Amino acid sequence: MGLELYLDLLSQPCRAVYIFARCNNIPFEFKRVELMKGQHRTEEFKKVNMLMKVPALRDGSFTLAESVAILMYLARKFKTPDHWYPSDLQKQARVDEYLSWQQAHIRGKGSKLFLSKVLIPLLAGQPLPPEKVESATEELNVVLNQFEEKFLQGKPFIVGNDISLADLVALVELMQPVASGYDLFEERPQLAEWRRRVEEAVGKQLFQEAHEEILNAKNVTADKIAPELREHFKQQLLKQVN
Ligand SMILES: N[C@@H](CCC(=O)N[C@@H](CS)C(=O)NCC(=O)O)C(=O)O
Repeated sequence: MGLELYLDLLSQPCRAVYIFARCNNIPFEFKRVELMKGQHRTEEFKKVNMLMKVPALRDGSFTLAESVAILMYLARKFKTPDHWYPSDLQKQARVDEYLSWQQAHIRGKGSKLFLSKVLIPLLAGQPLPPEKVESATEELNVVLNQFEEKFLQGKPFIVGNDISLADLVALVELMQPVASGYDLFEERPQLAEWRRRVEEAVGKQLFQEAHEEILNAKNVTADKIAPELREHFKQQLLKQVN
């Protein structure tokens, strides 16, 4: 059995894994796990990832969860170009620094805005109060300022002149608020330039293909979500924005 990647491209960490594998010509079987249909909660998927989250990887009898671990596994196993996860001690530490920070910050706040503007209204049948959306937007802007000042500092990429896993992970997360209709790049020329460089480095076509579904998420209707899961999802997501 070859390498299998369990993915739903609506999910940011899945898109990072997908783009990384495709852009490095890593051979894999795309195993689609549709979150909206609850396919991540099946007994079959639990054998791959008992945490019931995507992305997940199976390589023979070896299974792995967590996008960062999966990206590093792929980088090491397929010996991808060094810039992705540099062997230089301090450059590597810069990538680690961003990947450690981003989970609660860019990921947390970007997701929160997407949930507040798209998924929760879809499940609840009505928009969230505007003050909730405003406060989620403000929280996102705090971490965007930190991202620009601490991590980018006007450099072409997070670790200087070359793209690394940190840039890819960051950009797929920032596309989530964009998909909710909040174009954060409009008012941030430094970020817009960085986005252009990251897209070019991975290939514009691949980047667009990976983001097609999420960029259409605003048009999804509630009937796409398995009826027995709607209430469960709603409660789970409300906890994340309250
Ligand atoms: N820290 C994990 C997060 C994975 C994650 O939260 N995946 C979401 C999609 S973005 C998921 O599978 N959610 C399903 C659920 O929580 O029920 C990673 O980086 O892989």
